[in-house]
Amino acid sequence: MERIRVCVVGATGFAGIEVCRLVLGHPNMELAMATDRKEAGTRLDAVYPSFAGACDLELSLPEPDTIAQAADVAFLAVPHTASLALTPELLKRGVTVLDLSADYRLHDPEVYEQWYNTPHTSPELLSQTVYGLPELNRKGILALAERRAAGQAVLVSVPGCYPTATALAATPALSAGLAGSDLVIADAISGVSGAGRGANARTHYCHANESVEAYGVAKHRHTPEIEQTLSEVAGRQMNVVFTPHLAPLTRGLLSTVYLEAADGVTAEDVQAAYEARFANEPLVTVLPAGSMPSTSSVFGTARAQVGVALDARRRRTIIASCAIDNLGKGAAAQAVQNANIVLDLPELAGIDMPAPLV
Ligand SMILES: NC(=O)C1=CN([C@@H]2O[C@H](COP(=O)(O)OP(=O)(O)OC[C@H]3O[C@@H](n4cnc5c(N)ncnc54)[C@H](OP(=O)(O)O)[C@@H]3O)[C@@H](O)[C@H]2O)C=CC1
Ligand SMILES: CC(=O)N[C@@H](CCC(=O)OP(=O)(O)O)C(=O)O
Repeated sequence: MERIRVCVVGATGFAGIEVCRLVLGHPNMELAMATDRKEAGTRLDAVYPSFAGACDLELSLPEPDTIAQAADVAFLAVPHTASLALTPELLKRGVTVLDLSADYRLHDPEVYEQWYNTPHTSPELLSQTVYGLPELNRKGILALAERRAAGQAVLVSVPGCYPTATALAATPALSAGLAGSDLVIADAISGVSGAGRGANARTHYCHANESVEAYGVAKHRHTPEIEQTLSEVAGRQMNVVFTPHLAPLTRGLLSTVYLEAADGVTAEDVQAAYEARFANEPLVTVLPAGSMPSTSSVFGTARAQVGVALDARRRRTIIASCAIDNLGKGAAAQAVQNANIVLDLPELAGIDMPAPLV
């Protein structure tokens, strides 16, 4: 079978280089093009020496015509609003787009404008895209595969890292009707690569090392994305209080959610609901009762591990924790998982490895 030609836009970014790494090891894909504006003309392995011997590509400018000539599929690992400019240009040239930015995740363009402080310039695409969390939305992604098989370029909006882990942690409780209120509290911790390659005062080693801090408190832009997803799962408006934290890890993300338990819910009910919900999801492991996940167990992978408990002392509370790799299931590996589905390839092709020892 001929390899599918792939372009990674934003290839020198942390999410982009992880997509490149996965595509280079993918049995059905070929890394045909990698773009970067600042480093155009430089070899990718000059920016990332670990790619020496594995990739001799020279970085190109992200020009839609050039991308469309070189590739059938484009992963956009670029900041939000950058994708707004590129995506319509690539789709109309017949290129299928996996967008890792937030630009097409929110169904309501007004909510996007409110949280991203910029008007949405291609709202007509929002009804054509699908939110690419396969464990929640595989049917919608498969529908895109049918449209692509019929010759149409399609767009998958790949979820953010925090929304991915938080949705996987909360979904079984909500879909099983175990939550007694509309409030979900989510506390999450991310490694520094979540902030991207451009270090700043918050993410510079000397500030991030040996320190943990909450940020974006009561205003993080992932709040509406998480609320949108959990409300769809619950079938009613859910209200989310989301607090991210930065930890001195290169990569790794843990999201712990708290939901008031409905009357009569037992610890056994909760464990059974989580195990049943993800029983047929090879990338999601529900740990045995009493166990909680660690980010090292999913480092560098597309995998997620979930642990759940019931605190029955006073305000009976379901507590669930999900560990992912922010660049893996939180970004690049999930993007490849979506691409596999849309391209009618085995869903885990190129991404089913377990974590290495960190
Ligand atoms: N880091 C993470 O853990 C996660 C990131 N994401 C999302 O993935 C995307 C990339 O994130 P990340 O890799 O961390 O970011 P980085 O800042 O590390 O990389 C961004 C990349 O995009 C390129 N770029 C920037 N602006 C443009 C533009 N206008 N047109 C084309 N290319 C552009 C940059 O290179 P140059 O400017 O030279 O072209 C760079 O290669 C973001 O939307 C982010 O929110 C999603 C989930 C997790
Ligand atoms: C540690 C850190 O800074 N993390 C980033 C999350 C990156 C991400 O997932 O952003 P997208 O929604 O654009 O994909 C943040 O909090 O903004």
